[in-house]
Amino acid sequence: MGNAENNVIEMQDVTKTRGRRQIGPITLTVPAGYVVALVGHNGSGKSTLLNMLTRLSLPDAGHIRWFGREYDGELPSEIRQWIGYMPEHFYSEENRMTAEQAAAFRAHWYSGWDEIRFRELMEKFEVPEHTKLSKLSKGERRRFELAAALAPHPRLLLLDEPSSGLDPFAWKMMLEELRDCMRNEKTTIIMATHIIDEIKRLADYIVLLHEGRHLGCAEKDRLLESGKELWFEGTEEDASDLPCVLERSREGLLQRVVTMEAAAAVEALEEAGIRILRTRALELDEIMMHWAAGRLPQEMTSERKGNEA
Ligand SMILES: Nc1ncnc2c1ncn2[C@@H]1O[C@H](COP(=O)(O)OP(=O)(O)OP(=O)(O)O)[C@@H](O)[C@H]1O
Repeated sequence: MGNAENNVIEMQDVTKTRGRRQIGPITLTVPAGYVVALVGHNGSGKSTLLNMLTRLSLPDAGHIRWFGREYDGELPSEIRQWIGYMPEHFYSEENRMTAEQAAAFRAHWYSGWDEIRFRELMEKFEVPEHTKLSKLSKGERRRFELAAALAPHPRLLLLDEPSSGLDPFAWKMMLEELRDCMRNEKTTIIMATHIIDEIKRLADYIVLLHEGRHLGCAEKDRLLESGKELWFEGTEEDASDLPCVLERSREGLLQRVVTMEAAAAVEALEEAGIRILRTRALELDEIMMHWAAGRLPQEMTSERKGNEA
C-alpha cells in the first residue's frame, strides 16, 4: 500500500452477516479528499458498510482503520468528531426535540461544531425554526440532518442516500454544498446512492456491491471514457476481434459493438481501414449494468486510488 497516512479509511477483508446475507469480504482504501459512491441494488449491503464505518455495527471478521489506526471497541471521541454521518433513517430519540435543541445536543460531541455555519445552512436549506423534528417533512428533516452533519467541518462525511426525499431544488443545493466541502475543506465523502446523476456529478470512484459481494472499485471518469457503442462497415470477424466487446449485433449493413476499451477499438478499426459511421458514449447506468453482470475487465474495477496508483 502507498502512503497509508493519507488514507482516511482502509478496510481489509471485512465481512458481516446480516440476516441470511453475508456482506463482503470488502477490501477498500479511501484516501483523503476523494468522493466514493457506494452503489448496488436494495439489500446489497451499502448501509451495512456505512454502519461499520461509524461503528454502529461491528464486523464479524476483517480489519478497519480510520485515519491510519484500528480501534477495538467504540471509536474514540477524537475520531468520531472528524466523522459526519447522515443515516438513511433518522434517530427517533430526537423526534421530540426542535432542530435547534438537537443541534445543541450534537454540538457536545463535536469540539469543532461551528454554530454559525449550522445556522447559515439551516437558513440556506430553509429548515423551519423552533419546530419539533417529528413535525418536519421528510425533505426538511433530511436538510436539517445535512446541516448538522456539515456543521462540525468533518474530515470524513458518510451519507446514506442523501437525496432521498429532497425536491429538485434542495437536491441541487445539497450538491453545491457537498462540492464546496470537497473544494474548500478537502472533505472525504463516502455516499450510498441510487442516483446516477449524483454519482456523475460528485463521485471520483464507484464501489459496487451486488447481493453482499464487493465487485470492486472503479474510477468514474475512466469508466465513462472507456464505454462506447460503435457502428461501422465491416464483417462479424472485424467486430469480434475488437478488444473488450460486451455486446455485438448486425444492424442492416453495419456492425454494432459495445466495448469498454473504446480508444483501442477505434484505433484497431482505423488501422484496418474500417470506417466508423457512428459512436455513442455509454451512460453510466448501462456501464453499471454490465459491471454487475461481471462483464467488465478486472483491471478496470480493481482500481487503486491516489497514492496506490
Ligand atoms: N437489522 C438487520 N437485521 C438483519 N438483517 C438486516 C438488518 N439490516 C439489514 N439487513 C439485511 O442485510 C442486507 C443488507 O442490507 P443493507 O441495508 O446494508 O442494504 P442496502 O444496500 O443499504 O439496501 P437499500 O438500498 O435498500 O438501502 C439485506 O439483505 C438486509 O435484509
